[in-house]
Amino acid sequence: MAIHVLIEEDKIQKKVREIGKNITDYYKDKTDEIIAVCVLKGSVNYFSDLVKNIDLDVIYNFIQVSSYSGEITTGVVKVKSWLDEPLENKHVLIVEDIIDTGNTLKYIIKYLQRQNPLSIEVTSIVVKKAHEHGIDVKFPGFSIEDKFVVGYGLDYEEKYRNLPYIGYII
Ligand SMILES: O=P(O)(O)OC[C@H]1O[C@H](OP(=O)(O)OP(=O)(O)O)[C@H](O)[C@@H]1O
Ligand code: HPA
Repeated sequence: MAIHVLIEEDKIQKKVREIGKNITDYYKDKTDEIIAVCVLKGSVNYFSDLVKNIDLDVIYNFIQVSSYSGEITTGVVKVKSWLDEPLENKHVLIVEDIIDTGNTLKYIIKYLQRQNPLSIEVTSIVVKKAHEHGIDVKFPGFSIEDKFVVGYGLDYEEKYRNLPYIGYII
Protein backbone atom coordinates (compact mmCIF):
# COMPACT_ATOMS: atom_id res chain seq x y z
CA MET A 1 0.00 0.00 0.00
CA ALA A 2 1.22 3.51 -0.77
CA ILE A 3 0.41 6.70 1.08
CA HIS A 4 -0.35 10.01 -0.61
CA VAL A 5 0.96 12.84 1.58
CA LEU A 6 -1.75 15.36 2.38
CA ILE A 7 -0.05 17.42 5.12
CA GLU A 8 3.72 17.39 5.35
CA GLU A 9 5.65 17.07 8.60
CA ASP A 10 6.99 20.64 8.64
CA LYS A 11 3.51 22.05 7.99
CA ILE A 12 2.17 20.06 10.93
CA GLN A 13 4.96 21.20 13.21
CA LYS A 14 4.44 24.86 12.22
CA LYS A 15 0.72 24.56 12.90
CA VAL A 16 1.33 22.93 16.28
CA ARG A 17 3.59 25.83 17.30
CA GLU A 18 0.87 28.33 16.28
CA ILE A 19 -1.82 26.44 18.18
CA GLY A 20 0.41 26.22 21.26
CA LYS A 21 0.86 29.97 21.19
CA ASN A 22 -2.89 30.57 20.73
CA ILE A 23 -3.62 28.28 23.68
CA THR A 24 -1.07 30.08 25.86
CA ASP A 25 -2.49 33.49 24.91
CA TYR A 26 -6.07 32.37 25.47
CA TYR A 27 -5.51 31.04 28.99
CA LYS A 28 -2.81 33.31 30.35
CA ASP A 29 -5.23 35.91 31.78
CA LYS A 30 -7.51 33.20 33.18
CA THR A 31 -5.18 30.70 34.81
CA ASP A 32 -1.59 29.54 34.99
CA GLU A 33 -2.52 25.85 34.96
CA ILE A 34 -4.59 23.69 32.62
CA ILE A 35 -5.46 20.01 32.56
CA ALA A 36 -4.74 18.63 29.09
CA VAL A 37 -6.70 15.44 28.35
CA CYS A 38 -5.04 13.27 25.72
CA VAL A 39 -7.55 11.04 23.94
CA LEU A 40 -5.65 7.81 23.28
CA LYS A 41 -4.49 6.32 21.15
CA GLY A 42 -4.65 8.63 18.17
CA SER A 43 -3.81 11.90 19.94
CA VAL A 44 -0.53 10.77 21.41
CA ASN A 45 1.70 12.36 18.72
CA TYR A 46 -0.17 15.66 18.66
CA PHE A 47 -0.40 15.80 22.46
CA SER A 48 3.28 15.24 22.93
CA ASP A 49 4.25 17.94 20.39
CA LEU A 50 1.60 20.40 21.55
CA VAL A 51 2.38 20.48 25.27
CA LYS A 52 5.96 21.50 24.50
CA ASN A 53 4.56 24.64 22.87
CA ILE A 54 2.24 25.70 25.70
CA ASP A 55 3.77 28.15 28.13
CA LEU A 56 1.60 27.32 31.16
CA ASP A 57 1.65 24.55 33.75
CA VAL A 58 0.16 21.64 31.85
CA ILE A 59 -1.13 18.75 33.94
CA TYR A 60 -1.44 15.56 31.90
CA ASN A 61 -4.45 13.31 31.93
CA PHE A 62 -5.21 10.39 29.62
CA ILE A 63 -8.35 8.66 28.53
CA GLN A 64 -8.71 5.87 26.02
CA VAL A 65 -11.82 5.47 23.95
CA SER A 66 -12.39 3.86 20.61
CA SER A 67 -15.23 3.45 18.15
CA TYR A 68 -13.72 2.66 14.74
CA SER A 69 -13.34 -0.66 13.00
CA GLY A 70 -11.15 -0.04 9.94
CA GLU A 71 -12.55 3.07 8.22
CA ILE A 72 -16.04 2.72 9.65
CA THR A 73 -17.39 4.12 12.89
CA THR A 74 -19.37 1.60 14.91
CA GLY A 75 -21.24 4.54 16.44
CA VAL A 76 -20.55 3.06 19.87
CA VAL A 77 -17.83 4.73 21.93
CA LYS A 78 -16.02 2.11 24.04
CA VAL A 79 -14.20 3.43 27.11
CA LYS A 80 -10.97 1.52 27.71
CA SER A 81 -9.63 3.78 30.47
CA TRP A 82 -10.78 7.00 32.07
CA LEU A 83 -9.47 9.97 34.10
CA ASP A 84 -7.34 9.44 37.17
CA GLU A 85 -7.91 12.90 38.70
CA PRO A 86 -10.96 15.05 39.46
CA LEU A 87 -11.59 18.03 37.18
CA GLU A 88 -13.63 20.15 39.55
CA ASN A 89 -12.67 23.85 39.27
CA LYS A 90 -10.06 23.12 36.61
CA HIS A 91 -9.64 24.47 33.11
CA VAL A 92 -9.72 21.43 30.84
CA LEU A 93 -8.34 21.20 27.31
CA ILE A 94 -9.31 18.08 25.35
CA VAL A 95 -6.63 17.15 22.83
CA GLU A 96 -7.88 15.12 19.85
CA ASP A 97 -6.20 13.96 16.67
CA ILE A 98 -9.31 14.11 14.49
CA ILE A 99 -12.94 15.14 14.65
CA ASP A 100 -14.85 13.21 12.02
CA THR A 101 -18.51 12.52 12.86
CA GLY A 102 -18.01 14.20 16.25
CA ASN A 103 -19.48 11.21 18.14
CA THR A 104 -16.36 10.54 20.21
CA LEU A 105 -15.95 14.12 21.33
CA LYS A 106 -19.63 14.59 22.15
CA TYR A 107 -19.44 11.53 24.34
CA ILE A 108 -16.28 12.71 26.10
CA ILE A 109 -17.56 16.26 26.67
CA LYS A 110 -20.84 14.97 28.11
CA TYR A 111 -19.02 12.89 30.74
CA LEU A 112 -16.32 15.43 31.57
CA GLN A 113 -18.98 18.09 32.17
CA ARG A 114 -20.38 15.99 35.01
CA GLN A 115 -17.22 16.72 37.00
CA ASN A 116 -17.90 20.47 37.08
CA PRO A 117 -14.72 21.80 35.49
CA LEU A 118 -14.40 25.59 35.22
CA SER A 119 -14.18 25.27 31.44
CA ILE A 120 -13.78 22.69 28.70
CA GLU A 121 -12.14 23.62 25.39
CA VAL A 122 -11.14 21.45 22.46
CA THR A 123 -8.18 21.26 20.13
CA SER A 124 -7.85 18.83 17.24
CA ILE A 125 -5.07 18.73 14.67
CA VAL A 126 -7.49 17.59 11.96
CA VAL A 127 -11.17 18.45 11.55
CA LYS A 128 -13.24 16.96 8.74
CA LYS A 129 -15.54 19.44 7.05
CA ALA A 130 -18.19 16.94 6.03
CA HIS A 131 -20.14 16.61 9.25
CA GLU A 132 -22.28 19.17 11.03
CA HIS A 133 -21.25 18.01 14.51
CA GLY A 134 -21.94 21.37 16.14
CA ILE A 135 -18.89 21.16 18.44
CA ASP A 136 -17.06 24.41 19.11
CA VAL A 137 -13.42 23.57 18.36
CA LYS A 138 -11.61 26.53 19.91
CA PHE A 139 -8.16 25.55 18.63
CA PRO A 140 -8.50 23.75 15.29
CA GLY A 141 -5.61 22.56 13.14
CA PHE A 142 -6.30 21.56 9.53
CA SER A 143 -9.72 21.40 7.97
CA ILE A 144 -9.83 18.51 5.47
CA GLU A 145 -12.18 16.83 3.01
CA ASP A 146 -13.99 13.63 3.87
CA LYS A 147 -11.19 11.16 3.15
CA PHE A 148 -9.89 8.54 5.57
CA VAL A 149 -6.47 9.76 6.69
CA VAL A 150 -3.56 8.11 8.50
CA GLY A 151 -0.30 9.17 10.12
CA TYR A 152 0.69 11.46 12.98
CA GLY A 153 -1.20 9.20 15.40
CA LEU A 154 -4.04 8.31 13.06
CA ASP A 155 -4.36 4.64 12.16
CA TYR A 156 -5.92 2.24 9.75
CA GLU A 157 -6.30 -1.06 11.61
CA GLU A 158 -3.63 0.11 14.12
CA LYS A 159 -1.01 0.79 11.44
CA TYR A 160 0.58 4.05 10.18
CA ARG A 161 0.35 5.92 13.51
CA ASN A 162 4.11 6.53 13.50
CA LEU A 163 4.25 8.37 10.16
CA PRO A 164 5.39 11.95 10.80
CA TYR A 165 2.99 13.32 8.15
CA ILE A 166 -0.75 12.94 7.45
CA GLY A 167 -1.88 11.24 4.26
CA TYR A 168 -4.29 8.82 2.73
CA ILE A 169 -3.88 5.30 1.45
CA ILE A 170 -3.89 4.89 -2.34
O1 LIG B 1 -15.44 12.11 15.31
P1 LIG B 1 -15.47 10.61 15.30
O2 LIG B 1 -16.18 10.08 14.08
O3 LIG B 1 -15.98 10.02 16.56
O4 LIG B 1 -13.95 10.10 15.09
C1 LIG B 1 -12.88 10.61 15.81
C2 LIG B 1 -12.27 9.60 16.74
O5 LIG B 1 -11.92 8.42 16.02
C3 LIG B 1 -10.57 8.07 16.28
O6 LIG B 1 -10.45 7.21 17.38
P2 LIG B 1 -10.61 5.62 17.27
O7 LIG B 1 -11.96 5.22 17.73
O8 LIG B 1 -10.19 5.16 15.91
O9 LIG B 1 -9.54 5.14 18.36
P3 LIG B 1 -7.95 5.40 18.35
O10 LIG B 1 -7.72 6.84 18.76
O11 LIG B 1 -7.42 4.44 19.37
O12 LIG B 1 -7.44 5.12 16.95
C4 LIG B 1 -9.91 9.39 16.60
O13 LIG B 1 -8.74 9.21 17.36
C5 LIG B 1 -10.99 10.15 17.33
O14 LIG B 1 -10.94 9.94 18.73
O1 HPA C 1 -9.95 9.63 8.82
C1 HPA C 1 -9.67 8.99 9.87
N1 HPA C 1 -8.49 8.34 10.02
C2 HPA C 1 -8.15 7.64 11.12
N2 HPA C 1 -8.95 7.53 12.18
C3 HPA C 1 -10.15 8.15 12.13
N3 HPA C 1 -11.13 8.21 13.03
C4 HPA C 1 -12.10 8.95 12.52
N4 HPA C 1 -11.78 9.38 11.27
C5 HPA C 1 -10.55 8.89 11.01
